[in-house]
Amino acid sequence: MKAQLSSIWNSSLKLLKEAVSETSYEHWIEPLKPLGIHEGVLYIKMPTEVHLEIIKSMHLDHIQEAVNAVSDSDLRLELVDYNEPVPACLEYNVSYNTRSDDAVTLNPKYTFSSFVVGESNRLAHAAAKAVSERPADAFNPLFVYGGPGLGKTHLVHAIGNKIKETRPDYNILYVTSEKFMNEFISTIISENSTIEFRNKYRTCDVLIIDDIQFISNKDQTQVEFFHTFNALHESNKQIIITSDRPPKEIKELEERMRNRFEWGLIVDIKPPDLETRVAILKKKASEENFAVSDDIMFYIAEHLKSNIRNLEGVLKRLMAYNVLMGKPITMELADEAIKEFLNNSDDPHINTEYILSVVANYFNVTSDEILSSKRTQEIAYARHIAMYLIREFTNLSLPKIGKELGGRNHATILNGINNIKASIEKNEDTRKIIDELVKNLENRE
Ligand SMILES: Nc1ncnc2c1ncn2[C@@H]1O[C@H](COP(=O)(O)OP(=O)(O)OP(=O)(O)O)[C@@H](O)[C@H]1O
Repeated sequence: MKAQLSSIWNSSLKLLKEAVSETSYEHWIEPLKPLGIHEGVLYIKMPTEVHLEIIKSMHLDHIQEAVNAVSDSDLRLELVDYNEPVPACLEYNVSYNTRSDDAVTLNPKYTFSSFVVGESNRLAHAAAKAVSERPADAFNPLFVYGGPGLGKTHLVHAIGNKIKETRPDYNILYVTSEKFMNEFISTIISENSTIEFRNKYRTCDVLIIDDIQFISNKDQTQVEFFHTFNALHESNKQIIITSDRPPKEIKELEERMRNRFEWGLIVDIKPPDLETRVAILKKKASEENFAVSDDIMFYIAEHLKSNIRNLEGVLKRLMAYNVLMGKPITMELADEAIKEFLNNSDDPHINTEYILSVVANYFNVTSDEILSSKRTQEIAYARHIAMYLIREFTNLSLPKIGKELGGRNHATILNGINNIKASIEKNEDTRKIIDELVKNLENRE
Protein backbone atom coordinates (compact mmCIF):
# COMPACT_ATOMS: atom_id res chain seq x y z
CA MET A 1 0.00 0.00 0.00
CA LYS A 2 2.83 2.36 0.87
CA ALA A 3 4.53 1.72 -2.49
CA GLN A 4 1.24 2.37 -4.27
CA LEU A 5 0.79 5.59 -2.30
CA SER A 6 4.22 7.00 -3.06
CA SER A 7 4.04 6.01 -6.71
CA ILE A 8 0.63 7.71 -7.13
CA TRP A 9 1.74 10.80 -5.27
CA ASN A 10 5.10 11.17 -7.03
CA SER A 11 3.53 10.76 -10.46
CA SER A 12 0.80 13.24 -9.52
CA LEU A 13 3.42 15.76 -8.43
CA LYS A 14 5.09 15.54 -11.83
CA LEU A 15 1.82 16.40 -13.55
CA LEU A 16 1.05 19.13 -11.07
CA LYS A 17 4.39 20.76 -11.65
CA GLU A 18 3.33 21.27 -15.24
CA ALA A 19 -0.21 22.31 -14.39
CA VAL A 20 0.36 25.16 -11.95
CA SER A 21 2.79 28.06 -11.68
CA GLU A 22 6.22 27.43 -10.22
CA THR A 23 5.46 29.53 -7.14
CA SER A 24 2.17 27.76 -6.48
CA TYR A 25 3.83 24.41 -6.85
CA GLU A 26 6.66 25.28 -4.46
CA HIS A 27 4.53 27.05 -1.87
CA TRP A 28 1.33 25.13 -1.82
CA ILE A 29 1.65 21.72 -3.47
CA GLU A 30 5.09 20.38 -2.74
CA PRO A 31 4.74 20.68 1.07
CA LEU A 32 1.59 18.53 1.13
CA LYS A 33 1.95 15.10 2.67
CA PRO A 34 -0.03 12.09 1.47
CA LEU A 35 -0.97 10.05 4.54
CA GLY A 36 -2.47 6.95 3.06
CA ILE A 37 -5.22 5.39 0.98
CA HIS A 38 -8.21 3.70 2.55
CA GLU A 39 -11.36 2.47 0.81
CA GLY A 40 -10.95 4.67 -2.25
CA VAL A 41 -9.98 7.79 -0.32
CA LEU A 42 -6.57 9.43 -0.53
CA TYR A 43 -5.86 11.38 2.67
CA ILE A 44 -3.58 14.39 2.30
CA LYS A 45 -2.23 16.30 5.27
CA MET A 46 -2.16 20.10 5.08
CA PRO A 47 0.92 21.57 6.77
CA THR A 48 -0.83 24.82 7.81
CA GLU A 49 -4.28 26.38 7.98
CA VAL A 50 -3.45 28.63 5.05
CA HIS A 51 -2.52 25.60 2.92
CA LEU A 52 -5.93 24.14 3.64
CA GLU A 53 -7.70 27.30 2.48
CA ILE A 54 -5.54 27.75 -0.57
CA ILE A 55 -5.71 24.15 -1.70
CA LYS A 56 -9.48 24.11 -1.21
CA SER A 57 -10.07 27.31 -3.08
CA MET A 58 -7.46 27.04 -5.83
CA HIS A 59 -5.85 23.68 -6.40
CA LEU A 60 -8.20 20.92 -5.38
CA ASP A 61 -9.33 20.32 -8.96
CA HIS A 62 -5.74 20.27 -10.20
CA ILE A 63 -4.76 17.67 -7.64
CA GLN A 64 -7.86 15.57 -8.28
CA GLU A 65 -7.17 15.59 -12.03
CA ALA A 66 -3.55 14.59 -11.54
CA VAL A 67 -4.45 11.77 -9.14
CA ASN A 68 -7.17 10.53 -11.51
CA ALA A 69 -4.69 10.50 -14.36
CA VAL A 70 -2.10 8.39 -12.58
CA SER A 71 -4.18 5.90 -10.58
CA ASP A 72 -6.12 2.93 -11.91
CA SER A 73 -9.10 3.39 -9.65
CA ASP A 74 -11.11 6.48 -8.79
CA LEU A 75 -9.70 8.05 -5.67
CA ARG A 76 -11.54 10.71 -3.72
CA LEU A 77 -9.39 13.29 -1.95
CA GLU A 78 -9.75 14.05 1.73
CA LEU A 79 -7.81 17.01 3.13
CA VAL A 80 -6.64 16.53 6.70
CA ASP A 81 -6.11 19.83 8.54
CA TYR A 82 -2.70 20.41 10.10
CA ASN A 83 -4.00 20.00 13.64
CA GLU A 84 -6.12 16.92 13.05
CA PRO A 85 -4.74 13.53 14.00
CA VAL A 86 -4.11 10.86 11.39
CA PRO A 87 -7.56 9.45 10.54
CA ALA A 88 -8.30 6.36 12.63
CA CYS A 89 -8.85 4.20 9.53
CA LEU A 90 -5.16 4.64 8.58
CA GLU A 91 -3.98 3.69 12.01
CA TYR A 92 -4.73 0.03 12.38
CA ASN A 93 -1.15 -0.89 11.71
CA VAL A 94 0.44 1.58 14.06
CA SER A 95 2.85 0.24 16.56
CA TYR A 96 1.90 0.84 20.17
CA ASN A 97 5.20 2.33 21.01
CA THR A 98 4.10 4.87 23.55
CA ARG A 99 6.75 7.51 23.86
CA SER A 100 6.55 9.09 20.45
CA ASP A 101 2.74 9.34 20.42
CA ASP A 102 2.24 12.36 22.60
CA ALA A 103 4.54 14.49 20.48
CA VAL A 104 2.44 13.74 17.43
CA THR A 105 -0.95 14.29 18.91
CA LEU A 106 -0.66 17.24 21.28
CA ASN A 107 -1.18 20.38 19.27
CA PRO A 108 1.59 22.83 20.28
CA LYS A 109 -0.66 25.78 19.41
CA TYR A 110 -3.23 24.79 22.03
CA THR A 111 -1.70 26.36 25.10
CA PHE A 112 -3.00 28.32 28.08
CA SER A 113 -1.55 31.50 26.67
CA SER A 114 -3.49 31.13 23.41
CA PHE A 115 -6.72 30.38 25.30
CA VAL A 116 -8.96 33.38 25.92
CA VAL A 117 -10.68 33.31 29.30
CA GLY A 118 -14.18 34.73 29.77
CA GLU A 119 -17.17 34.07 32.01
CA SER A 120 -18.18 31.10 29.87
CA ASN A 121 -15.01 29.10 30.52
CA ARG A 122 -13.48 30.65 33.65
CA LEU A 123 -14.05 27.68 35.95
CA ALA A 124 -12.97 25.12 33.36
CA HIS A 125 -9.82 27.15 32.73
CA ALA A 126 -9.02 27.43 36.45
CA ALA A 127 -9.53 23.70 36.94
CA ALA A 128 -7.37 22.90 33.93
CA LYS A 129 -4.61 25.15 35.25
CA ALA A 130 -4.75 23.44 38.64
CA VAL A 131 -4.50 20.01 37.03
CA SER A 132 -1.55 21.11 34.89
CA GLU A 133 0.25 22.35 38.00
CA ARG A 134 -0.59 19.39 40.25
CA PRO A 135 -1.35 16.36 38.07
CA ALA A 136 -3.22 13.59 39.90
CA ASP A 137 -3.39 15.80 42.96
CA ALA A 138 -5.84 18.59 42.15
CA PHE A 139 -8.85 16.93 40.48
CA ASN A 140 -8.80 13.38 39.24
CA PRO A 141 -10.47 12.78 36.88
CA LEU A 142 -11.09 16.22 35.40
CA PHE A 143 -14.21 16.02 33.26
CA VAL A 144 -14.79 18.93 30.84
CA TYR A 145 -18.01 19.12 28.87
CA GLY A 146 -19.66 21.59 26.49
CA GLY A 147 -21.08 22.07 22.99
CA PRO A 148 -19.12 21.67 19.75
CA GLY A 149 -16.24 24.00 19.02
CA LEU A 150 -16.20 25.65 22.45
CA GLY A 151 -12.57 24.89 23.31
CA LYS A 152 -12.63 21.57 25.20
CA THR A 153 -9.86 20.04 23.09
CA HIS A 154 -7.86 23.25 23.21
CA LEU A 155 -8.04 23.32 27.00
CA VAL A 156 -7.07 19.69 27.55
CA HIS A 157 -4.18 19.98 25.09
CA ALA A 158 -3.07 23.04 27.06
CA ILE A 159 -2.92 20.86 30.18
CA GLY A 160 -0.88 18.26 28.28
CA ASN A 161 1.47 20.86 26.83
CA LYS A 162 2.02 22.49 30.21
CA ILE A 163 2.78 19.18 31.93
CA LYS A 164 5.12 18.24 29.12
CA GLU A 165 6.98 21.51 29.60
CA THR A 166 7.26 21.27 33.39
CA ARG A 167 7.70 17.49 33.67
CA PRO A 168 9.47 16.37 30.50
CA ASP A 169 9.81 12.81 31.78
CA TYR A 170 6.03 12.36 32.01
CA ASN A 171 4.40 10.07 29.52
CA ILE A 172 1.31 11.96 28.30
CA LEU A 173 -1.22 10.28 26.07
CA TYR A 174 -3.90 12.14 24.17
CA VAL A 175 -6.47 10.08 22.32
CA THR A 176 -10.03 10.42 21.10
CA SER A 177 -12.34 7.75 22.48
CA GLU A 178 -12.93 6.68 18.87
CA LYS A 179 -9.23 6.05 18.39
CA PHE A 180 -9.10 4.24 21.72
CA MET A 181 -11.90 2.01 20.47
CA ASN A 182 -10.28 1.38 17.09
CA GLU A 183 -7.00 0.43 18.69
CA PHE A 184 -8.83 -1.78 21.14
CA ILE A 185 -10.68 -3.54 18.29
CA SER A 186 -7.46 -4.22 16.47
CA THR A 187 -6.02 -5.89 19.58
CA ILE A 188 -8.80 -8.45 19.65
CA ILE A 189 -7.09 -10.44 16.92
CA SER A 190 -3.78 -10.89 18.69
CA GLU A 191 -2.77 -11.49 22.26
CA ASN A 192 0.53 -9.67 21.82
CA SER A 193 -1.14 -6.53 20.70
CA THR A 194 -3.50 -6.71 23.70
CA ILE A 195 -0.47 -6.63 25.97
CA GLU A 196 1.03 -3.72 24.05
CA PHE A 197 -2.27 -1.87 24.11
CA ARG A 198 -2.64 -2.28 27.89
CA ASN A 199 0.97 -1.35 28.40
CA LYS A 200 0.41 1.79 26.48
CA TYR A 201 -2.76 2.93 28.20
CA ARG A 202 -2.26 1.62 31.72
CA THR A 203 1.25 2.88 32.31
CA CYS A 204 1.08 6.47 31.14
CA ASP A 205 1.29 9.37 33.62
CA VAL A 206 -1.50 11.40 32.08
CA LEU A 207 -4.30 10.07 29.90
CA ILE A 208 -6.37 12.64 28.02
CA ILE A 209 -9.39 11.13 26.36
CA ASP A 210 -11.48 13.32 24.07
CA ASP A 211 -15.19 12.93 23.26
CA ILE A 212 -15.92 10.11 25.69
CA GLN A 213 -19.63 10.14 24.73
CA PHE A 214 -18.63 8.22 21.61
CA ILE A 215 -18.12 4.98 23.56
CA SER A 216 -21.50 5.21 25.30
CA ASN A 217 -23.08 2.27 23.50
CA LYS A 218 -19.86 0.32 22.83
CA ASP A 219 -19.99 -2.24 25.60
CA GLN A 220 -16.62 -3.94 25.23
CA THR A 221 -14.76 -0.69 24.78
CA GLN A 222 -16.43 0.63 27.92
CA VAL A 223 -15.26 -2.37 29.91
CA GLU A 224 -11.72 -1.92 28.62
CA PHE A 225 -11.82 1.77 29.44
CA PHE A 226 -13.23 1.02 32.89
CA HIS A 227 -10.20 -1.16 33.68
CA THR A 228 -7.83 1.37 32.16
CA PHE A 229 -9.39 4.07 34.32
CA ASN A 230 -9.08 1.96 37.47
CA ALA A 231 -5.47 1.00 36.79
CA LEU A 232 -4.48 4.64 36.26
CA HIS A 233 -6.47 6.03 39.16
CA GLU A 234 -5.15 3.42 41.57
CA SER A 235 -1.59 4.24 40.62
CA ASN A 236 -2.28 7.94 41.07
CA LYS A 237 -2.10 8.97 37.42
CA GLN A 238 -4.06 11.87 36.00
CA ILE A 239 -7.10 11.24 33.82
CA ILE A 240 -8.70 14.04 31.80
CA ILE A 241 -11.93 13.50 29.92
CA THR A 242 -13.99 15.62 27.54
CA SER A 243 -17.54 15.13 26.40
CA ASP A 244 -20.30 17.04 24.67
CA ARG A 245 -22.56 16.53 27.73
CA PRO A 246 -22.29 15.86 31.47
CA PRO A 247 -21.87 12.22 32.62
CA LYS A 248 -25.45 11.89 33.79
CA GLU A 249 -26.72 12.75 30.33
CA ILE A 250 -24.56 10.22 28.50
CA LYS A 251 -27.04 7.51 27.68
CA GLU A 252 -25.99 3.88 27.67
CA LEU A 253 -22.99 4.60 29.84
CA GLU A 254 -22.43 2.01 32.53
CA GLU A 255 -23.38 3.28 35.97
CA ARG A 256 -20.00 2.35 37.49
CA MET A 257 -18.27 4.39 34.74
CA ARG A 258 -20.55 7.39 35.30
CA ASN A 259 -19.90 7.12 38.97
CA ARG A 260 -16.14 7.24 38.49
CA PHE A 261 -16.38 10.31 36.27
CA GLU A 262 -17.97 12.02 39.25
CA TRP A 263 -15.06 11.25 41.57
CA GLY A 264 -13.07 14.28 40.49
CA LEU A 265 -14.34 17.58 39.16
CA ILE A 266 -16.90 18.12 36.40
CA VAL A 267 -16.77 21.52 34.70
CA ASP A 268 -18.60 22.90 31.70
CA ILE A 269 -17.75 25.39 28.98
CA LYS A 270 -20.66 27.51 27.81
CA PRO A 271 -20.96 29.49 24.58
CA PRO A 272 -18.91 32.69 25.01
CA ASP A 273 -20.49 36.13 25.27
CA LEU A 274 -19.93 38.79 22.63
CA GLU A 275 -16.88 40.36 24.28
CA THR A 276 -15.15 37.00 24.65
CA ARG A 277 -15.92 36.11 21.03
CA VAL A 278 -14.36 39.39 19.90
CA ALA A 279 -11.33 38.79 22.14
CA ILE A 280 -10.88 35.31 20.62
CA LEU A 281 -11.08 36.71 17.10
CA LYS A 282 -8.52 39.37 17.95
CA LYS A 283 -6.18 36.81 19.43
CA LYS A 284 -6.46 34.52 16.40
CA ALA A 285 -5.94 37.44 13.99
CA SER A 286 -2.86 38.65 15.84
CA GLU A 287 -1.42 35.13 15.91
CA GLU A 288 -1.63 35.18 12.12
CA ASN A 289 -0.42 38.79 11.86
CA PHE A 290 -3.64 39.58 10.12
CA ALA A 291 -5.12 43.05 10.47
CA VAL A 292 -8.92 43.32 10.66
CA SER A 293 -10.80 46.37 11.91
CA ASP A 294 -12.72 46.28 15.21
CA ASP A 295 -16.00 46.92 13.37
CA ILE A 296 -15.55 43.81 11.31
CA MET A 297 -14.50 41.73 14.32
CA PHE A 298 -17.67 42.77 16.14
CA TYR A 299 -19.75 42.13 13.07
CA ILE A 300 -18.43 38.57 12.75
CA ALA A 301 -18.78 37.91 16.48
CA GLU A 302 -22.36 39.18 16.51
CA HIS A 303 -23.35 36.76 13.80
CA LEU A 304 -21.60 33.59 14.96
CA LYS A 305 -22.43 32.82 18.54
CA SER A 306 -22.31 29.19 19.33
CA ASN A 307 -19.17 27.68 17.84
CA ILE A 308 -15.69 29.18 17.98
CA ARG A 309 -14.49 26.92 15.19
CA ASN A 310 -16.86 28.81 12.88
CA LEU A 311 -15.52 32.16 14.07
CA GLU A 312 -12.04 31.00 13.20
CA GLY A 313 -13.31 29.64 9.89
CA VAL A 314 -14.59 33.08 8.88
CA LEU A 315 -11.26 34.63 9.77
CA LYS A 316 -9.35 32.04 7.72
CA ARG A 317 -11.70 32.56 4.81
CA LEU A 318 -11.09 36.33 4.95
CA MET A 319 -7.35 35.70 5.05
CA ALA A 320 -7.55 33.50 1.99
CA TYR A 321 -9.60 36.12 0.09
CA ASN A 322 -7.12 38.75 1.12
CA VAL A 323 -3.86 36.88 0.55
CA LEU A 324 -4.90 35.03 -2.58
CA MET A 325 -7.09 37.46 -4.38
CA GLY A 326 -5.83 40.69 -2.91
CA LYS A 327 -9.40 41.61 -1.85
CA PRO A 328 -9.61 44.31 0.83
CA ILE A 329 -11.38 43.17 4.01
CA THR A 330 -14.76 44.87 3.93
CA MET A 331 -18.06 44.32 5.70
CA GLU A 332 -19.48 42.80 2.49
CA LEU A 333 -16.63 40.32 2.28
CA ALA A 334 -17.12 39.44 5.95
CA ASP A 335 -20.81 38.94 5.25
CA GLU A 336 -20.03 36.57 2.40
CA ALA A 337 -17.68 34.53 4.61
CA ILE A 338 -20.18 34.48 7.50
CA LYS A 339 -22.89 33.03 5.26
CA GLU A 340 -20.73 30.01 4.55
CA PHE A 341 -20.43 29.25 8.25
CA LEU A 342 -23.90 29.98 9.51
CA ASN A 343 -25.26 26.83 11.02
CA ASN A 344 -28.69 26.30 12.50
CA SER A 345 -27.81 27.83 15.80
CA ASP A 346 -26.57 30.99 14.14
CA ASP A 347 -29.35 30.99 11.64
CA PRO A 348 -30.92 34.40 11.19
CA HIS A 349 -34.20 32.59 10.57
CA ILE A 350 -34.38 31.65 14.21
CA ASN A 351 -36.66 34.60 14.83
CA THR A 352 -38.92 35.79 17.62
CA GLU A 353 -41.93 33.88 16.40
CA TYR A 354 -40.03 30.62 16.22
CA ILE A 355 -38.41 31.09 19.64
CA LEU A 356 -41.81 31.88 21.16
CA SER A 357 -43.30 28.72 19.74
CA VAL A 358 -40.44 26.54 21.05
CA VAL A 359 -40.59 28.13 24.53
CA ALA A 360 -44.38 27.92 24.64
CA ASN A 361 -44.27 24.28 23.65
CA TYR A 362 -41.66 23.52 26.30
CA PHE A 363 -43.69 25.11 29.11
CA ASN A 364 -46.97 23.82 27.79
CA VAL A 365 -48.44 27.30 27.39
CA THR A 366 -49.33 29.25 24.23
CA SER A 367 -47.32 31.97 22.48
CA ASP A 368 -50.25 34.29 23.06
CA GLU A 369 -50.04 33.72 26.80
CA ILE A 370 -46.35 34.63 26.74
CA LEU A 371 -47.21 37.80 24.83
CA SER A 372 -50.11 38.62 27.14
CA SER A 373 -49.92 40.53 30.41
CA LYS A 374 -50.67 37.43 32.53
CA ARG A 375 -48.39 37.29 35.55
CA THR A 376 -48.66 33.75 36.85
CA GLN A 377 -45.28 32.48 37.94
CA GLU A 378 -44.95 29.97 35.13
CA ILE A 379 -45.91 32.35 32.35
CA ALA A 380 -43.69 35.12 33.68
CA TYR A 381 -40.78 32.67 33.83
CA ALA A 382 -41.42 31.42 30.28
CA ARG A 383 -41.63 35.05 29.13
CA HIS A 384 -38.25 35.89 30.70
CA ILE A 385 -36.71 32.80 29.12
CA ALA A 386 -38.09 33.88 25.75
CA MET A 387 -36.58 37.37 26.21
CA TYR A 388 -33.23 35.83 27.05
CA LEU A 389 -33.23 33.47 24.05
CA ILE A 390 -34.36 36.15 21.62
CA ARG A 391 -31.48 38.33 22.77
CA GLU A 392 -29.05 35.41 22.35
CA PHE A 393 -30.23 34.21 18.97
CA THR A 394 -31.21 37.37 17.12
CA ASN A 395 -29.63 40.74 16.57
CA LEU A 396 -32.70 42.58 17.80
CA SER A 397 -32.19 45.57 20.08
CA LEU A 398 -33.96 45.67 23.46
CA PRO A 399 -36.68 48.09 22.24
CA LYS A 400 -37.29 45.87 19.19
CA ILE A 401 -37.61 42.77 21.38
CA GLY A 402 -40.03 44.71 23.56
CA LYS A 403 -42.09 45.63 20.53
CA GLU A 404 -42.23 42.04 19.29
CA LEU A 405 -43.15 40.79 22.76
CA GLY A 406 -46.46 42.55 23.02
CA GLY A 407 -45.26 46.18 23.19
CA ARG A 408 -43.14 46.05 26.36
CA ASN A 409 -40.53 48.70 27.06
CA HIS A 410 -36.81 48.05 26.89
CA ALA A 411 -36.30 48.21 30.67
CA THR A 412 -38.78 45.34 31.13
CA ILE A 413 -36.89 43.27 28.60
CA LEU A 414 -33.54 44.04 30.20
CA ASN A 415 -34.93 43.11 33.58
CA GLY A 416 -36.23 39.77 32.23
CA ILE A 417 -32.90 38.95 30.58
CA ASN A 418 -30.96 39.84 33.72
CA ASN A 419 -33.27 37.66 35.83
CA ILE A 420 -32.46 34.66 33.66
CA LYS A 421 -28.73 35.44 33.62
CA ALA A 422 -28.70 35.59 37.41
CA SER A 423 -30.77 32.45 37.66
CA ILE A 424 -28.37 30.55 35.34
CA GLU A 425 -25.53 31.44 37.68
CA LYS A 426 -27.15 30.15 40.83
CA ASN A 427 -29.73 27.66 39.69
CA GLU A 428 -28.75 24.44 37.93
CA ASP A 429 -32.36 23.93 36.75
CA THR A 430 -32.47 27.15 34.75
CA ARG A 431 -29.21 26.29 33.06
CA LYS A 432 -30.59 22.89 32.10
CA ILE A 433 -33.80 24.38 30.75
CA ILE A 434 -31.81 26.83 28.62
CA ASP A 435 -29.54 24.04 27.34
CA GLU A 436 -32.54 21.96 26.37
CA LEU A 437 -34.30 24.85 24.68
CA VAL A 438 -31.15 25.72 22.73
CA LYS A 439 -31.00 22.11 21.54
CA ASN A 440 -34.66 22.27 20.53
CA LEU A 441 -34.11 25.52 18.65
CA GLU A 442 -31.12 24.11 16.82
CA ASN A 443 -32.75 20.82 15.95
CA ARG A 444 -35.66 22.23 14.04
CA GLU A 445 -36.57 20.63 10.75
N1 LIG B 1 -11.33 30.30 24.73
C1 LIG B 1 -10.70 30.12 23.56
N2 LIG B 1 -9.62 30.85 23.23
C2 LIG B 1 -8.99 30.69 22.05
N3 LIG B 1 -9.37 29.79 21.11
C3 LIG B 1 -10.43 29.03 21.39
C4 LIG B 1 -11.13 29.14 22.62
N4 LIG B 1 -12.14 28.24 22.61
C5 LIG B 1 -12.05 27.60 21.44
N5 LIG B 1 -11.04 28.06 20.70
C6 LIG B 1 -10.63 27.62 19.36
O1 LIG B 1 -11.77 27.10 18.71
C7 LIG B 1 -11.44 25.96 17.94
C8 LIG B 1 -12.32 24.81 18.35
O2 LIG B 1 -11.97 24.44 19.68
P1 LIG B 1 -11.88 22.92 20.17
O3 LIG B 1 -11.49 22.03 19.03
O4 LIG B 1 -11.05 22.90 21.38
O5 LIG B 1 -13.42 22.68 20.50
P2 LIG B 1 -14.12 21.41 21.13
O6 LIG B 1 -14.97 21.94 22.24
O7 LIG B 1 -13.14 20.36 21.46
O8 LIG B 1 -15.06 20.97 19.93
P3 LIG B 1 -15.63 19.53 19.50
O9 LIG B 1 -16.53 19.07 20.61
O10 LIG B 1 -16.39 19.85 18.25
O11 LIG B 1 -14.46 18.65 19.28
C9 LIG B 1 -9.97 25.68 18.19
O12 LIG B 1 -9.21 26.16 17.11
C10 LIG B 1 -9.65 26.47 19.44
O13 LIG B 1 -8.32 26.96 19.44
